[in-house]
Amino acid sequence: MSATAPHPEAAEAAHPDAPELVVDRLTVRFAGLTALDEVSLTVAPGSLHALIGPNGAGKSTCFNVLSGVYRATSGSVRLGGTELTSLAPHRIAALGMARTFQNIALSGRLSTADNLMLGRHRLTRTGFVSAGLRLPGGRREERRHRDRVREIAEFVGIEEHLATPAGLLPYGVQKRVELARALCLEPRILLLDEPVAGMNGAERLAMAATLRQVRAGLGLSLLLVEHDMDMVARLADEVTVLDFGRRIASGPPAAVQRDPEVIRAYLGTGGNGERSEST
Ligand SMILES: Nc1ncnc2c1ncn2[C@@H]1O[C@H](COP(=O)(O)OP(=O)(O)OP(=O)(O)O)[C@@H](O)[C@H]1O
Repeated sequence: MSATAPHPEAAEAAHPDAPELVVDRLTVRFAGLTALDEVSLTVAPGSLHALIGPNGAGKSTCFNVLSGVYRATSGSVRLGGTELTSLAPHRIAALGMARTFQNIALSGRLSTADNLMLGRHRLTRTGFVSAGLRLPGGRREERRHRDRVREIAEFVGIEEHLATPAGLLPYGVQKRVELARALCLEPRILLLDEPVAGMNGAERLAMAATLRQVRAGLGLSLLLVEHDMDMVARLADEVTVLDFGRRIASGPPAAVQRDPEVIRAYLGTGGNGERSEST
């Protein structure tokens, strides 16, 4: 595969702790089906890497292995040198990997602020129980976390919604709350599963601007699954294309979009990766 040189802007902004993520010959089999077949990719520190491919290509399976939800059949995933394939999801999160989901997974009845506080749970020392019991150490710690939640909400542009139950917010804002909640984990690498799915044109552009800001301002590495090729071309330094579990191309977006195998894989999908019934 091609070497993943960080985007110049990314290299400048890369967080000193941003680790390299190296996926090496990752294979996942479900009974008779090979969902991932020796897939390799590298997310360079501080870069934005997009994982694309038609329906059923193996993108979600890859995310699920990276975040510890699925077990790999073979191959390895290393984050800054630490092997992740045998670790449980909470251990992987503790190493600084956060993710968002394709379908919104917020607590609709809780306020935005409380949803974000749940995102900080892993970082609490005394735990919110002692805060609830009004112990002084717990109260101080809770205040510190609430301040950080406000900062992250401002960064993502949702501070005016902090007191609102998340379920009452428009869809596009809920996607931002999800992003903010993942950032509340203070990750070093962020996995985003279709961050603009279901958004209108203006919301997509606004989210693209926010993601650029997240990368530049926080110096994180980002790996995103995305169907919207415009979004990928606009944002990604490097793209990996999967089809039927195999990596069929990788490289900068412009080169990947011209790749004959990629064009062939996307034919019959209307260009958006959605395979029709007959394909
Ligand atoms: N838990 C599972 N058990 C059995 N098969 C699975 C499981 N998860 C995924 N698969 C199969 O693995 C293949 C890859 O699926 P996956 O969801 O990873 O693709 P995808 O690229 O994310 O697709 P989409 O764009 O539709 O989300 C598919 O054939 C799918 O049916």
